Amino acid sequence: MKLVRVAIVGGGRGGYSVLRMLKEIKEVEIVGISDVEPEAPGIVAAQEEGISVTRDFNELLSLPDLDVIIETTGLPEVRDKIQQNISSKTALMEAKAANLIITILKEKKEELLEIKRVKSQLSAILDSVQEAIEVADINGNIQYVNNAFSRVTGISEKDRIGQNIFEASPDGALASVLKTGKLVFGHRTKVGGSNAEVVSNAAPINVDGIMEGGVVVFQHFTDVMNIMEELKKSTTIIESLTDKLGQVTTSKYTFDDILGNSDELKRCINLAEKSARSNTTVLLLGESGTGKELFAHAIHSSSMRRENPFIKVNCAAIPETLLESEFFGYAKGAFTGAVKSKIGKFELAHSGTIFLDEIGDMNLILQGKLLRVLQEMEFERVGGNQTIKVDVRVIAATNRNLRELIRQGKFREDLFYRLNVVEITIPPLRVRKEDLPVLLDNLIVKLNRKLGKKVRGVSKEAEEMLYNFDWPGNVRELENVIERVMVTMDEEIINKKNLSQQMNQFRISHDRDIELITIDQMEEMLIRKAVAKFGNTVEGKRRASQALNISLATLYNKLKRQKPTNIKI
Ligand SMILES: Nc1ncnc2c1ncn2[C@@H]1O[C@H](COP(=O)(O)OP(=O)(O)OP(=O)(O)O)[C@@H](O)[C@H]1O
Repeated sequence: MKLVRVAIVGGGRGGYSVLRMLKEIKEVEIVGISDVEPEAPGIVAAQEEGISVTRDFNELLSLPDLDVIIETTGLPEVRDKIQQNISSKTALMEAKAANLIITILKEKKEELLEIKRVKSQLSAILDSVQEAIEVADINGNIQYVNNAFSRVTGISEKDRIGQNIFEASPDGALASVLKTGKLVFGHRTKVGGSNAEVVSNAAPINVDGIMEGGVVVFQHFTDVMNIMEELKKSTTIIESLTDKLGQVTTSKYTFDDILGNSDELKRCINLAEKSARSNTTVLLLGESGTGKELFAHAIHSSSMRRENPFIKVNCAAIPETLLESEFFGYAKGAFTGAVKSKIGKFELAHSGTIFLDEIGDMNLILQGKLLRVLQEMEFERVGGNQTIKVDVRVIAATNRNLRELIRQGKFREDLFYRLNVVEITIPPLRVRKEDLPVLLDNLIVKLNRKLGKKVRGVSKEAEEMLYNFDWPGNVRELENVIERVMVTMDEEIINKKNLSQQMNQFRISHDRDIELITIDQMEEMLIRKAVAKFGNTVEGKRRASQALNISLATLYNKLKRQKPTNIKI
């Protein structure tokens, strides 16, 4: 490249600064500098740099091939003299103009350097991505391809750049975006000039709102399919984990929550505490509402498995047809509607405890399957062929007389003996009425908090009434009665009147004659009694309907027809 030959007139401060700035420009050659003063800073600096110096500026004018002469003295006579003698090929420039041009040139140079730096960073980034990238200008001239482009298509950079996209890949996403100016998503095509089948997205490149070209990003179709497959697998794992998380629970109660000072109850607690330390199967027997579930929670909470899941299965609440899949889960496609596999309760309870409530209500076929799991601790999901091994501690409970059920052929004897390693029979409340005060005190505290009341206790007469009642629904019934009483009363002490209002209507004494009432009244009374006994929950109503030997729907209809009371329907 031909250098621009420049001479400087004046070696003072102005000339010196022009000299310094010009020295930094590669494209310029300083051919001479003049000043009458040999000690002028510009002259001294020029000598150090090996640039020729002179006292007479006229000598500079005669230098061969001089392109520019810069006048820095500011003296009009000097400028006039130069103008008169300057060759037609040389341009005269004043110091101010020269400074301005030099500054602009320097800035441009820095900008160019910055662009170079960004360009090399960008190309390192674009070359490291997995997706192929191709850029074309508005006329379709291909200007850039990254490394992945050559990997995916097998076309080298030098063979592609310079080609026109409308000829190379006329049906591709990039040609489309250049024609329409619109974004393209998920365009499946073969890259022109190669056999690669790809899925691409393309977008226009706009500069200051004007479209100047386009960019396409694409991947091999098989890569996309592999990613989709991976995604599907991850989604299935996430779904099953979410499913599992939603179902896994841990125990809510400990032995501290079991209240009562009677010897009968203490014996039960003692036995349960001992069994909690081992891994043995426990069978909890006792009437409804005596606290069997409470005991199951407490045993788990005191066992080595306390940090692991506590899974409850109510064998009576699940329809027989679903019980097996509830227990063991099912494989995808096991039956119509099984669009994904499902984890069963035994698998959920792995390393923890499974609480099989109402075990006496399980059908014989499932009893056989349960026996196998208890013996071998392994099973297959419904419709699956993979054997799943688990480590689960079993606690079972029922209010039914299992021995009687065995006699009737409704319960497998071998299963009974499997479950009955430790048998704990929780006595009904009517045989341990000394537990009433502590249960009552605790209930009042709990209900005061729940209902925002300030009840302080029970009157002597009311206490007597509670003692004389035989509590067929046990502690659950006591809880229901006291809650109903506290909801309706305004006093601070529960008295006989409050209690009798709530208890009389549910009470049928076996010891006294029943006053004659209508059949409708009798039905209403029995329904209320059953709901009071089993609880005003869906599950309570379901069990009440079983006890009354009517369908759940009939029970709901009858409850709806009754006059409003404290029992919510
Ligand atoms: N000793 C007790 N101390 C404190 N609360 C108790 C006690 N026994 C039972 N309860 C309470 O009585 C209610 C019924 O108890 P739980 O559900 O454990 O009875 P269950 O014997 O499992 O009943 P079911 O056979 O109907 O399932 C629960 O609210 C429970 O907390």
